[in-house]
Amino acid sequence: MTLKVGILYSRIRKDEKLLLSELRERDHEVEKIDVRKQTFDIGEAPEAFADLDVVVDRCLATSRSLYATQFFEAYGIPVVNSNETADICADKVKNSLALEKAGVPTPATKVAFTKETALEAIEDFGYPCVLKPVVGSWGRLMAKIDSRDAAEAILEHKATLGHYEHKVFYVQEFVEKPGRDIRVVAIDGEPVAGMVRSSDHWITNAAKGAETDVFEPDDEAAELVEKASDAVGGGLLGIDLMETADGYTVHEVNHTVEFKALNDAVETDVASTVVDWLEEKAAENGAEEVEVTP
Ligand SMILES: Nc1ncnc2c1ncn2[C@@H]1O[C@H](COP(=O)(O)OP(=O)(O)OP(=O)(O)O)[C@@H](O)[C@H]1O
Repeated sequence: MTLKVGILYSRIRKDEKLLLSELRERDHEVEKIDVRKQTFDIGEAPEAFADLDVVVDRCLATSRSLYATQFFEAYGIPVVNSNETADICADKVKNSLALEKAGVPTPATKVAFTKETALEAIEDFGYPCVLKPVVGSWGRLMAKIDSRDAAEAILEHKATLGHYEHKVFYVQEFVEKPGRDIRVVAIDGEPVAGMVRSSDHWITNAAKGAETDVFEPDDEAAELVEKASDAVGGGLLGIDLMETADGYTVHEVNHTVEFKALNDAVETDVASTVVDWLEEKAAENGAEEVEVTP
C-alpha cells in the first residue's frame, strides 16, 4: 500500500528527518505542510490536502498544533495525534486531571489563581516543592522552591511579569526520585521504547543535557503506560514516569514526542514502528490498496 502522508511542521528536526526518510524508503508520498506558510479555511480544505490519507502533527508550537489538528478533523482528514489528545497533553492541568481520573499514580498537585492562594498551596506541600508553567516543555521555567522567601519572590515575579498563562499557578509535590526519570514512547498504549534520563540536576530532561540509557518497561510500568495513554485518548505519546518508594508515578504525557534522544539510546527503530502504525491507521480509515509492480 502506498500512502499520501502529510507532515505538519514548522521546523524539520532530526525526529522529522527520521520519519521522512522511513516514509520515503517505503515509497509513500509525503506532503510537507509548513504551518507558517499555510492558511486554513474554515469551510474548505486547501487543494493540496485533498487526497491525504493521514496527517502527522509535528508542530513545535502548542498553539499551532491545537488549531491545525482541529482543521484537519473538520476537513475529515485523519490526523495523529487527535485534537483531543493534543488538547489534554498540551496543558499540565488537563494532563494531571486526566491521569488522576484514570487512577494513574501522579504527583500530588494543586492549582491556584492568585499569588496568595498559590503561597497557601506551596506552604501546604512544604519545602521543597515544584512550580511549573501550565504550558511548556523541555523543563523551561520550572522552579524548585526551597523556602517561603523563594516562593514569595517567584510568585511575585510571575504575577507581575508573566504572560497570563503564568498566572495559573501549578504547584506540585517534589518527588524524591533517584536522580533520574523515565520516558517511554508508546503507540496507543503499547510501549515502543524507553529510556532513563539521569542528571545531577533535579530536572532530568534530555533537552537539559541528561545522560540517557535504555529502559525496558516492567509489568508495572507497561500497565501504567497503557492506562496513561488511554487517559489522554491514545496515539503516539511520550509518557514520563518517576520512580518513588511506592512504585512509579506518571508526571506527564507528551503529544508531539521527540524521539531523537530515544533513538540514539535504544536498538529499536522508532521511526519504522511509527510508520507501521501510520500504515495501519490509514488502512483503518479506508486508504486504498495500490498495486505495487514487482
Ligand atoms: N514533581 C517533581 N518532582 C521532582 N522532579 C520533577 C518533578 N516534576 C518534574 N521533575 C523533573 O523535571 C523534569 C521536567 O518535568 P516536566 O516533564 O514536568 O517538564 P516539561 O517542561 O514538560 O518537560 P518535557 O518537555 O520533557 O515533558 C522531569 O523530567 C523530572 O526530571
